[in-house]
This record gives sequence, structure tokens and C-alpha cells, in this order.
Amino acid sequence: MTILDPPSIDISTLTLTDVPLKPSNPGSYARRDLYEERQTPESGVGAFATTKIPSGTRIFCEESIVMLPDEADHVELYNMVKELAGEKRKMYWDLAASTKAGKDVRWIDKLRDSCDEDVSSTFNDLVAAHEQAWSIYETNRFTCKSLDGNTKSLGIFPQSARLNHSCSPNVFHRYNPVINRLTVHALRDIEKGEELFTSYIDICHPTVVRRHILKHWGFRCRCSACDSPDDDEDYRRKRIEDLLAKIKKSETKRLKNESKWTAKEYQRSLGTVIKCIRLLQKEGMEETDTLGVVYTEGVKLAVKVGEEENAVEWAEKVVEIERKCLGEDSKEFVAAGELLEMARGVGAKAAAEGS
Ligand SMILES: C[S@@+](CC[C@H](N)C(=O)[O-])C[C@H]1O[C@@H](n2cnc3c(N)ncnc32)[C@H](O)[C@@H]1O
Repeated sequence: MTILDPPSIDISTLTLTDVPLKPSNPGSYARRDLYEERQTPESGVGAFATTKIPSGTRIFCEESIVMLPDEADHVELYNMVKELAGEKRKMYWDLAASTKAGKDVRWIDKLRDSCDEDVSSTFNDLVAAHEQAWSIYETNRFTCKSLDGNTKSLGIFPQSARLNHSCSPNVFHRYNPVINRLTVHALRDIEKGEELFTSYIDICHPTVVRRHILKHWGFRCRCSACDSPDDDEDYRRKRIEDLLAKIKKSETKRLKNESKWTAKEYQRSLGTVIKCIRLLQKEGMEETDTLGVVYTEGVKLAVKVGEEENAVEWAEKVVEIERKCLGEDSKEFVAAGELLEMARGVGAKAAAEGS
């Protein structure tokens, strides 16, 4: 097939509302049959596998106990935490608090204004309680994007909040707006006794940037990627970060100008995608969702340059990656299925035209 033939489904116009999402309510759970929480020597409480956990297993599927818009302040948070009852209240106040008080203290004036009785003797205690609640919130909150991706909230999921960080994680977390739960999946087989680590940050940054961002949580990461004496590994992560930015930029350009793109432009973008895939594989990031994102762009480009076999193979990988990282009830998995269908359709059409 030539570049001028459009694919049978134009993915550039596919929106989330087109994706047939399964309505489901899977309940809220943490698989305590698979892991236990215990104190670590240097990282507070952590979660440890008590049995072998196969790759792709959903270990947590948790509802938030606190969820606030991105721009909420100390007073709004405290008012929400105050309403928590019983076990949820205890869970919240038991969580780690690692962040320091911020410089913006406008919320203190707001708090004073909202106190309608004379609280002058207890006001300092009230401020300290607000600061503690805020530090817990900042240390443990997860980003929660709405189904259309346009609204960002921050939620507390108290069992998943016990997961410590690694820049070479063995589990993957994401808020799933279809089921309104945070899910955590095993990225690979995890052996009994291993600690479960998720990543709090974008692991494609080089070490110096990761260290800087992780200061927010008040620790220095000692994972294999951060302590690696291999400078090449750091170089590869920096290169991956650059390639991902390049892929994003060219995708934006392509979507704006699809009809005018030349074969050369498609080929050049595909070359960048292939380089990025190789580096992600070399860095051992083969199972992460990032690779799924890169393969997805690869599929869209491959169908345009007539590489239908690659397109189908990569789309199959996207389906497997999304199943493993996010599960079949995620919008990403459903979209991956659509992508595979499109790639197969284009392949079949090309084969029919060639025969
Ligand atoms: C979301 S909590 C994780 C659970 C926490 N360990 C606890 O005791 O509840 C984040 C905090 O855990 C600690 N932490 C997480 N990952 C760590 C790591 N790799 N090394 C040292 N401390 C870590 C830091 O204090 C961080 O602020």
C-alpha cells in the first residue's frame, strides 16, 4: 500500500468517546494474599511479596478516601480529611509525611477568616494539624486524570500509598477513570520476599534530574538505576527522554498536517520510533506503558509507509502491554484492541490489492 492510501480507520480522529468502554464495578481490594506491609530499615513501611506474583497480576484495585482538584489548598483538604470516619480516618493520619511546609501561607489567612469563634488559644495547633494533613497529602497523593484526560485530580489511596519508589520499578500504577479505582499491576514475575516498587516519577529522566525531583519526597534513591556505575545507562535514559520528546512533537505536527505529510517525513518519524524502541528494550523498560505509547505511534506510521506486518506485530505488543500494565477494563486496552483491528484491516486490504 502507498502512503496516499488512508488506513481503513483513521486513528487520528479516534476519541475516547468512540471507544466502547465496559461499564463495570470491580470492587476495591488490595491482594493481601500476595503481599504484606512491613517496616524497612531506611524507607519506612514497604510492601513485600509473600508469594511469587506472576507478571500482569492486578495487586491493588483501590478507591480513594480523599480526592481533590489539582488546585485545592490546605483548608479544603483539611475540611475533607475532617469528615473521614473510623478506619479511613486512622489510615489517613497513619500515612507517611515527608514533605516540608511550603512558602505560600495565604491559606493561613483563609483559615483565620473561616474561624467564626475565638480560637486564638488553639489556632497554632490548628495550623500544625493542617500542615500535617497537607504533608501526608503531598507525600502520598496519586494523579487521577478524567476519562477525556482534560481534568486532573489528586487522590489518596491508602494501601497503594505504602509502595516505595524505584527508578526500575516492578509494579505499575495508574488511576483508571472507567472503574474509578487506582490499579497496580506486576510488570514482571516478582519473587517471594521482593519488595514491590512503583515509580513516582518519569523514569526516562537521567539520574541527576530524577534525584532532583525525588527531593520532594525527602529521600535519595538507591535503586539499581541510580547506583549504577555504568554511565552508558544514564546516557541511554537521556537519549530515550529526547527521543520521546521528538516523537511527541512529530505526532503533534503529523496530526495537524496529516494530508500534507510526505513519505520522507513518515519514514523519518518511523526511524525515531524504531531507535526509541531499541533503547527502551536495552534499558530493560520493555514491559512499561512507555513502550506501549511508542509502539502505538509506530503502528500509525508503519501503516502509512506500507509496513503492514510491523504494524500488526507492534499493535499486538501494545495490546499485551496495556493488558499487563492496566488491565482489560482500561480505556488504553480497549484503544489498543481498536489499533490492532485497524492494522489488521490495512494489512488485509494491502494483501488483497497485491494479489
Ligand atoms: C508514598 S510513601 C511510601 C510508603 C512509606 N515508606 C511509608 O512508610 O508509608 C513515600 C515515602 O516513602 C519513603 N520512600 C519511598 N521510596 C523510598 C526509597 N526508594 N528510599 C527511601 N525512602 C523511600 C519516603 O519517605 C517517601 O516520602
